[in-house]
Amino acid sequence: MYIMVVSKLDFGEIMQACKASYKPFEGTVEMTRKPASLVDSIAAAKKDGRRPVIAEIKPASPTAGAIRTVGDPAEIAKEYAGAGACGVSVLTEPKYFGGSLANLQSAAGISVPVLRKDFLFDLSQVKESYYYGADTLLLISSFFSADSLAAMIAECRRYGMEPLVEVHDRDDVERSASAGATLYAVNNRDRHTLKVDLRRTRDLAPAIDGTVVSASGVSTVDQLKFVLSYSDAALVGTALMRAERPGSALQNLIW
Ligand SMILES: O=P(O)(O)OC[C@@H](O)[C@@H](O)c1c[nH]c2ccccc12
Repeated sequence: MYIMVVSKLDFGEIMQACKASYKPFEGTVEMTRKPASLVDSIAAAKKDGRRPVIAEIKPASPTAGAIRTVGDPAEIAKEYAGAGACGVSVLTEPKYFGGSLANLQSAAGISVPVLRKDFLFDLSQVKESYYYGADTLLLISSFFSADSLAAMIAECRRYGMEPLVEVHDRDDVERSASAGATLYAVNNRDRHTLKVDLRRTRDLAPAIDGTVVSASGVSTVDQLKFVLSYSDAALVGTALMRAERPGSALQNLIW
């Protein structure tokens, strides 16, 4: 008798799909733009009494399905910046998150750093991110060896970007540290079950030497205060994208 295991969608499967549909970026890039620093922007927010929040443009997700139709990403990005965001994160993964490089390009160039959020794995995607206006990008630590992560980080720095390295457990933290990461995202969402637990920030942040962003699952001021008592900034997506007015919802969180 065979028992059939129905596979659940997890980060590994999303990455596999991204690799399968990958087309290497072949554009030419002149390195004339100096990306803005997310770390500096987090520090500036703290200094003038804003809760440091990176606000995300996320049209859909594997757990929530369709979240919001993003007509004009530039408009939302400006709203976020105007509300006091210390950064704007833009999903570019199309299949599961409804994102695009066009969204990134349209949101880029605002007054705060813009983060490219995707399942990246290839060195050429660093250049691509720079080309489309990103100030920095997300690297999910568990998909890399220490060596390949170090190579990605070095490539980011060549473009003047300090990548946000996502960690889920202590192994990730160790591997990322030995690869030289300085800016970390603790994802409160489990990469296998996709369930959120904010206590992950509490448990993992003390093991990290660097700037820590707590990502996922924050929707109330109390939750934000909880994660910020262990981290330097929080990354909020769904709660803002679901709000009637994302900018006002963000303002209520920040001040
Ligand atoms: O919508 P939320 O729960 O506020 O989460 C935002 C962000 O943390 C989440 O989009 C995210 C964190 N790490 C990722 C990696 C890939 C794609 C998406 C993510």
